[in-house]
Amino acid sequence: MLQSPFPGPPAHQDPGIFLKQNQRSELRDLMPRTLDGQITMEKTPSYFVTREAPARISAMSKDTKLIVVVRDPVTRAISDYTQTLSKRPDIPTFESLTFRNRSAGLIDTSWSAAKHLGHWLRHFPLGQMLFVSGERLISDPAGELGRVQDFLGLKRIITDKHFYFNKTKGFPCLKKAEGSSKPHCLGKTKGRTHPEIDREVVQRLREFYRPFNLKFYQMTGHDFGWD
Ligand SMILES: Nc1ncnc2c1ncn2[C@@H]1O[C@H](COP(=O)(O)OS(=O)(=O)O)[C@@H](OP(=O)(O)O)[C@H]1O
Repeated sequence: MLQSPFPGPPAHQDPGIFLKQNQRSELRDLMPRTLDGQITMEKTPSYFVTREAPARISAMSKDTKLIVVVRDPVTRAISDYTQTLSKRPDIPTFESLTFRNRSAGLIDTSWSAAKHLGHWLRHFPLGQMLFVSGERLISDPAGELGRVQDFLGLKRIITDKHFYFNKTKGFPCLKKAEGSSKPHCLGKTKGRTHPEIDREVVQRLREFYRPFNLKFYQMTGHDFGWD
């Protein structure tokens, strides 16, 4: 799942490593050991915005490498809204949810990427974190996965030749799924059509996020080109 740098409250909390002590030891017993030459990976989008996550993950292993997939916060917000709308068609419009009080022009500022990243940087050096661009995962999946493979110290096995662009879906797909000779695209929930949002609202959101984006670029040392 792609994690927005400026997500709202996570739609679903994955318990992940946030387990009680006895559950943790059960999990340890259930999890196969990582053998030499193997890498254990775990993905939970809500970790990025969970206050306790950096300290707990660092206590588990200081050497953990962290990969964060980020995306233009405005598109991310609309994508999140689209997902909620698909489950609860009766929710208010994006426009009315965006502003706490639209006439006063107040935007919900209770979260920001820079703030969350700051929490992580107290426990992990920046070099142990990789920020993957959600936009480039679509426009250049092999390039972005090349960065991931380098970051993990892996040989670049996944390259351009593994992908083709499916115009109908608007997404890259794998030419062959693992263990199969058939192409494989992401599921139905990826690449859903977003609702049309009032241009003025989008514009105001863009203006709102600009300074946060710049701060995020500075902190990560990477311009994601959202502005
Ligand atoms: N691999 C990959 N590459 C590019 N983009 C991706 C990828 N995986 C997920 N996405 C996009 O992320 C948005 C949220 O998807 P999620 O995976 O969180 O959906 S879900 O919560 O699991 O239903 C959703 O964005 P939109 O489709 O624009 O709404 C997904 O399409």
